[in-house]
Amino acid sequence: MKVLVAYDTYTGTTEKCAKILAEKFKEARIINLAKGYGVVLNEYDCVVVGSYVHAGKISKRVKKFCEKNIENLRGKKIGIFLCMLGEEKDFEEYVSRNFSSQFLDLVKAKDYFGGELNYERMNFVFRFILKLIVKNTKPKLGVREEKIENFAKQLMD
Ligand SMILES: Cc1cc2nc3c(=O)[nH]c(=O)nc-3n(C[C@H](O)[C@H](O)[C@H](O)COP(=O)(O)O)c2cc1C
Repeated sequence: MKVLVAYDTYTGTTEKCAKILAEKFKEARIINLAKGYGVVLNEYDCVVVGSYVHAGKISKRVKKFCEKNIENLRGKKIGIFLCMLGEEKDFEEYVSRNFSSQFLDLVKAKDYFGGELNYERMNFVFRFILKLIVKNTKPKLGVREEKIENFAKQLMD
């Protein structure tokens, strides 16, 4: 099975997860949507999109990629993963808020892989906001490797 993992990252966590995920498959290509993509989707049996979440919203590039390619994605195994600090309930809300129901109908696997706080890669405002949020909500930090493993298995079935 040929797999494409298309992602967008702000501080590097989504990229890290895209790489861990891609390693689970024999034939996988990774593309960073911020760097443009000259990619022929017909070549792939499975397409996974990965994004960070900022204030409840996924990356605009990921959103655009899903909307623009919806017709070419039909008939393929589709996966969505998000890197975020929230948990299951937030994840379900972000998914329904950010992806169209037509796109969600195509999805075989979806999950969140956890989130990190790479303050050194954030601008001053984001760093300030995130420190406040973390102080108040004390989220569980870190990439959930077991979720990535399960996600890959679902797509291989
Ligand atoms: C400005 C900003 C806003 C964020 N908003 C949310 C949010 O609404 N919900 C959430 O679960 N995580 C939120 N996060 C956490 C990120 O999604 C998390 O740190 C993720 O790992 C970032 O992925 P990246 O390193 O690929 O950018 C936010 C992070 C930043 C910097």
